[in-house]
Amino acid sequence: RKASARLPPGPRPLPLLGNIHQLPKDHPQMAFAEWGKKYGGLVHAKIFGTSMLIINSINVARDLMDKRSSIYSGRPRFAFVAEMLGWENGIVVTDYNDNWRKQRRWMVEAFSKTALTNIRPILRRESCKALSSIMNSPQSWKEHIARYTGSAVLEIAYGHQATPEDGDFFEMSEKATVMTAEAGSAGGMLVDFFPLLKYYPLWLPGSGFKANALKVRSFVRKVVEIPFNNVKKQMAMGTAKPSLTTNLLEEAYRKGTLDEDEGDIRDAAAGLYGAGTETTNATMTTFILAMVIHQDVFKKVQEEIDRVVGQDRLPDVQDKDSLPYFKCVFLEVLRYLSPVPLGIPHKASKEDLYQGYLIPKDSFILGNIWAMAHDEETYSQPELFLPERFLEMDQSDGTILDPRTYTFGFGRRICPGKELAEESIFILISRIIATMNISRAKDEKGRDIVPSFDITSGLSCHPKPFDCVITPRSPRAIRLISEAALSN
Ligand code: HEM
Repeated sequence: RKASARLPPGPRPLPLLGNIHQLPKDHPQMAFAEWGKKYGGLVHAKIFGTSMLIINSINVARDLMDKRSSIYSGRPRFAFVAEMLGWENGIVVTDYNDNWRKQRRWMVEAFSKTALTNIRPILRRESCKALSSIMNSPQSWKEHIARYTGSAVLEIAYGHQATPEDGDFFEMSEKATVMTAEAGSAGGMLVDFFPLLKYYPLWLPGSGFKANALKVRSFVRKVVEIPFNNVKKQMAMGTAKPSLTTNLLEEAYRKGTLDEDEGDIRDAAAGLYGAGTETTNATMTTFILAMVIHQDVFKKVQEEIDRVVGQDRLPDVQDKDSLPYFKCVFLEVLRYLSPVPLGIPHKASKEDLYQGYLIPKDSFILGNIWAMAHDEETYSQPELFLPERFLEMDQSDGTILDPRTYTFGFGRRICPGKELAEESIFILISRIIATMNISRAKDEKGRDIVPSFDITSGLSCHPKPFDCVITPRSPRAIRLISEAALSN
């Protein structure tokens, strides 16, 4: 059957180059979704000599990446992000092998239910700091949100409790992660498919991608090495605080595997920073943007928090299940943005046959999460931001697809930080909404500025800068924030 099988349908390739001329520079997820309308849930394209399979349908994604996960859990060679930008050997880019299995086990333990209980106090404390910073300098709200996420991941990974002196480190890591996310667009994809481009001379025209990669690389290497080396020094002096890194280094020392594991521990910890911060920040920034655009939704979700939590304390994890409308807004934010729109590519580690089509060995497999989130058959009027669509989800027992079932990827590679992401977003955003008013900025004539939903393009996406006004909603809220900041 394999001999007679055809490749899945897709746009016609040119000899040698394949479909490279049809690869859009920006927001490829949207163009790939259009291909899906023409060719179906599984689209084949060729980039140079390599097959790229774009999965636009949730059912195909489940059939291949969930049900046949022994074939579809590998990663292709990431010549751009791993080799050029310097995110080498970490769990995110490692192929499906023993090294990945080891790092994956570390991650699953790091974000188990028990571990999350230990992480909660960090999120509570850092969210109070963030609220206080937003209250004092609301124009920098985005930086305060990013600092919240960065501080939490830094403490989980390295046990380091962030101080104002860490500003330079955060700025550098923010640059490393944001630039990585943006750099992973079309140019990066080309290097992955044609790794020889790595050697493209800097003096030739069109070498901008390489110059940019070298700049990002210097930041990435510092983000990978500085906090890890600090932990090692602190361990030697006996002053290290417990963290993922100290636990793993101690375990490796006990087992006598320190030499072989040390590099993996360093890269796995750094991978958390790379994978966990930009995605979570993008979701929280989109939440704020959605509240600015849809002021009626903001009022409704604030009323719900007032009703359930009151105004004398901050919302906390135990309130999550009592806030069904907040949950709907969160799900709609995830769906609308799709923070990692094309997922992280998987690889077919051997030739396969699916619905009569041939899937060549070593094909790049892209799960088009954005297309699944914007599929008209799954969600009516997917172009509209309508949190109410998910009220139905609970009532009709799953007839509306929960975006959490695909936004975090598929199969054995599914995001290990998804519960942490959801919890950290809940804690900070619910607390902002409980204590602040989020409103529209005014133009010079006093009219509302309604921002549009413009997002960046890349491996992970976030909203482009927009105007808004965030202010404490009452003297009572100011008191609550100040007391919470002092007691944490
Ligand atoms: C809203 C926030 C987040 C989103 C949308 C997101 C999404 C994703 C996606 C789509 C993947 C690829 C899965 C696949 O290959 O099928 C992934 C992988 C990963 N994520 Fe997340 N993520 C988020 C937050 C986090 C957080 C907070 C952490 C940890 C601090 C994290 C750690 C990871 C790691 C380590 C991987 C690689 C897993 C592997 O290759 O085995 N993520 N994430």
